[in-house]
Amino acid sequence: MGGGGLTDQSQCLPLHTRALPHHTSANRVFAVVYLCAILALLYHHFLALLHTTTVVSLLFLLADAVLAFMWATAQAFRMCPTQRQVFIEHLQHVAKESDYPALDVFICTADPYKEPPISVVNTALSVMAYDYPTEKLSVYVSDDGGSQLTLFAFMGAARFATHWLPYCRKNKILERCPEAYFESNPSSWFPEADQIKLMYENMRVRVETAVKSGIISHDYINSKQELEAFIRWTDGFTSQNHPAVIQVLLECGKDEDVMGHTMPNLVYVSRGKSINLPHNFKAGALNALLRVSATMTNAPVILTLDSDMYSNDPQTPLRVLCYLLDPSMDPKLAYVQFPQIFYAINKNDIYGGEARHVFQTHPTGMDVLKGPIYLGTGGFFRRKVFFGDPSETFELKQDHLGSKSIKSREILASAHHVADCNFESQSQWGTKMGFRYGSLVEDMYTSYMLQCEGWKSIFCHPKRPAFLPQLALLKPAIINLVSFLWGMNYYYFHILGLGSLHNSWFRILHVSNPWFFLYVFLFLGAFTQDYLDFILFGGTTQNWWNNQRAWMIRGLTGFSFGSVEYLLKSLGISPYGFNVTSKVVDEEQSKRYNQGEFEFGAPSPLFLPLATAAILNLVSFPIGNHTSSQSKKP
Ligand SMILES: O=c1ccn([C@@H]2O[C@H](COP(=O)(O)OP(=O)(O)O[C@H]3O[C@H](CO)[C@@H](O)[C@H](O)[C@H]3O)[C@@H](O)[C@H]2O)c(=O)[nH]1
Ligand SMILES: [Mn+2]
Repeated sequence: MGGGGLTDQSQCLPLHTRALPHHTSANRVFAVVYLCAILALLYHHFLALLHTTTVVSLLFLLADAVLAFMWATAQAFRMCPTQRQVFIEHLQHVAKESDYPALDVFICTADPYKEPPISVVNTALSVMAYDYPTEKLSVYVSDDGGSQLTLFAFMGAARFATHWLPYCRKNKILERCPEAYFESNPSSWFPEADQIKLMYENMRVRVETAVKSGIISHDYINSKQELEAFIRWTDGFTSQNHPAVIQVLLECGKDEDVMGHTMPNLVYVSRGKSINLPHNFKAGALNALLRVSATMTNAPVILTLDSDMYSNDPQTPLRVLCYLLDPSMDPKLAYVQFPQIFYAINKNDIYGGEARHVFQTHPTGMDVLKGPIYLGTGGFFRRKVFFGDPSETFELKQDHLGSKSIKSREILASAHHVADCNFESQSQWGTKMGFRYGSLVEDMYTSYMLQCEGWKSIFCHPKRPAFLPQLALLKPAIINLVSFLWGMNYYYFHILGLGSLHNSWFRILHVSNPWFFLYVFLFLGAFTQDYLDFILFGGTTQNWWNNQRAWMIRGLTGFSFGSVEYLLKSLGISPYGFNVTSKVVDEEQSKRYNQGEFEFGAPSPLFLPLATAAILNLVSFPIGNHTSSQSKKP
């Protein structure tokens, strides 16, 4: 495993270790027992079918076969889960700070009204303040909304950062997202804290006022250069149709913080768009950033983040280096994925929004197989994985960058060129290169394609969450199914949509039937195992219960709607689209949420199947009881 390196000492000091959780063998044994029970059940159905073929017996066989298949796919997660640990303190034996690879961070935003610019600014500030050599750090913001408001917000952020970064460094602040830091009411308050807080509040109010009024006050624009940036928003400029806008807001080696230390690069990018050309949503935005960053910094390591996610641990890139710089590491390692962990979830997680299975349990189970899927955010990639399979020797060309300023006319010209909406026409972007197109879940699809090429990944799940995303309230959890299958793990995600089918079958069988007890075993066994899994990952009973409820609701609503939507799209009946989730917090709604109240306020067709099923269950319960008590009479 880990270790190896420059000095003799490093031979015995591992950079990382991995272990099998204790309960794995119990899970394996249980899987065998459970498999036998399923086989017995299918055999029973089969016999029944030979005896008398009715529609009901056929349906039973079909339903249980689907269930059995779902069960089998879910077992892949349980066979060899992995718990990893890294040792940042051993990194010094392997590499000097000056040998660390450069890191380009990509942050995506798409709509200033659904994704408040101040929250994107917080995302950026939290990573700009990473404990990483500043001259090796660059942050690129992709604005698919093509909004002056976002650019304006980032101009303020660039100025605030010159105070925030040295403040964090000097006082060794752990919480480097300003909003989270000031909200947490830090116990140790430093002398400059009040002043910094005031600066932050001023910036926040300015940005929020601008978003509300739609007017950008020129009083807060400091330089002629900044003012000129807005000239590009001409009359015909819309979010769907405009030329590329790239603005370097901070340049490493030129811009300094208030202590005289250099700042990291901060670049605003709004790729060119045309209503006549597909823009391929987030995957398209990320690919534009891949190319723009290549003309400026071309860092060998890339981190992608969504606008609702912030860094919660400044040492995260060092954790990643424990894998990337390990000389004995598999050269096929493509990316290191961190879980999505939500903050501000109410105590019992009433909507089951935490999605522990998807973001924590499953990636842990996939880790040693070929690695976890890419979760769309919180993934550190090697740049080269986007340009070929592991056997190809990709050379990261750095010489064209030379010592030229990223603000030089030459570099800006090539950056604008590669961000143009026509650049990808007739190219391999999205098919062989970059993030892959053709699926709305570009994350899962891209990692699936990369793993097909032979790349691998690692799941890094430190105790202190590396990143925290905001939970979108009332988000219909529509899962769009991708049309390719990848081993059992990917099968599992594909048939998630079928989950809606299975819940009702159990209720049809009579207690008098001895096979009923097999059902009881299968049913309770699965639930108990799921429950134990949940508790082992730190959940509570109440959370688990709410999760089960949410799973039922999603099966009937999001998953089945998603499956229908996918079908319509595949047949070309409905168009392909992506709705950006709104991250705007409604005070009233969030108050109700924190009190644990269910929200039924939003009108949605999703409630139709839900209400129907509830009524049907309500009605069939007394009827079922009535008929079974009648049938017991001689
Ligand atoms: O045309 C677009 C659409 C979206 N986005 C960005 O994509 C991110 C994710 O969008 P969001 O509306 O938050 O979607 P979610 O459903 O919450 O996203 C989940 O699912 C997506 C698709 O699988 C993943 O990309 C995300 O990382 C994952 O959090 C956001 O930062 C958006 O700004 C763009 O940049 N351009
Ligand atoms: Mn999101």
